[in-house]
Amino acid sequence: MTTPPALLIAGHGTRDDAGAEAFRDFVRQLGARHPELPVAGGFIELSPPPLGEAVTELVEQGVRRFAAVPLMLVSAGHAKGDIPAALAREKERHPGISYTYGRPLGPHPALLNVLERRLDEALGSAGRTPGDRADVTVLLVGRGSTDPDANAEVHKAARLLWEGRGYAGVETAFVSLAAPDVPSGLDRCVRLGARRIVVLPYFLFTGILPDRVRHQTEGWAAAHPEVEVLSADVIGPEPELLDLVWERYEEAVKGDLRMNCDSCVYRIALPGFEDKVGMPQQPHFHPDDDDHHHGHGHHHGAHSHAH
Ligand SMILES: C[C@@]1(CC(=O)O)c2cc3[nH]c(cc4nc(cc5[nH]c(cc(n2)[C@H]1CCC(=O)O)[C@@](C)(CC(=O)O)[C@@H]5CCC(=O)O)C(CC(=O)O)=C4CCC(=O)O)c(CCC(=O)O)c3CC(=O)O
Ligand SMILES: [Co+2]
Repeated sequence: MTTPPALLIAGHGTRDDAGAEAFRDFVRQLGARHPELPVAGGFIELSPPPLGEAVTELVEQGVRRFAAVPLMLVSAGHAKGDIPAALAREKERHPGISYTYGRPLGPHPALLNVLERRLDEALGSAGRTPGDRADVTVLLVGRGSTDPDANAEVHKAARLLWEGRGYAGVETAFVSLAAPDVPSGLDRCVRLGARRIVVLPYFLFTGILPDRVRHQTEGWAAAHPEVEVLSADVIGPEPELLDLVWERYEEAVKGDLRMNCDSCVYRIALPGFEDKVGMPQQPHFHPDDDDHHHGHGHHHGAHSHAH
């Protein structure tokens, strides 16, 4: 009998302790669900443990083969560049290991179902009937990226969330790095005739950025008392998310990878992004990586971000 490859989860990392703990707890839940294989998780930046430490943890348990799944909603810089580069570095550090790499999570129907539940919770008794939903405009707020394809994935999620669910509309906004921002997104909803808006964060766990979404929403709502504005919760460590990670693991193990590279900025010359075609990918420096020297916080020695 051959043992199945271990599962390595790559998370983003956050200065928000509750957000980091939510990830670590999620990894523990995955491990408890799958006692037949070693499961470990690490972050690419900001929070302990770094991804490299999680790989070492697996290697110390005797693991030689693993499948890595990025706990990311979209295919942007982290999933396309930093994580693959970090894994390549770990392979050099631990000769003899091999791995396959899974794809990001969204927009998957399982996630859309959780988002719908978050909307129902935010609306409470005001969202029970199809008639209520016809009154509701949703503003789905993504993280935003300098990668146009990643931003388009958020639009795709918004469109899929709208299809067949009866909301007046599902509009899109981004926390930073992409337009429109949250206040502009809310303005756009109003121009489309919205009277009741639910701001729905397209984020996995609590953190600095989802807090910012809520804060900006409350600020905008205070300035627009004529519009009813509600805030919904993040996706969170739901059973659907555990199932979805497992699906990505199995895809990665079986080699049945359905990565959508059609409009990848690193493969196709998109207008204004021609310089990215063929660009080499480099790992993100994690402050806790032992071969990297920083006195403080979040630093990006490995690449420059054009903001
Ligand atoms: C608060 C902050 C950290 C801080 O400095 O404290 C933070 C926090 C978080 N980001 C998260 C997610 C993503 N971050 C990116 C990308 C970038 N994020 C960056 C900065 C910051 N990110 C700081 C705020 C700076 C600001 O004000 O804008 C950039 C600029 C620099 C860098 O990280 O290299 C880089 C731009 C790359 C570019 O140029 O395009 C992508 C897209 C991608 O993959 O590239 C995803 C989606 C991943 C997915 O797909 O899910 C999550 C998890 C959310 C969740 O749970 O879902 C948290 C946690 C939280 O919110 O706390
Ligand atoms: Co970073």
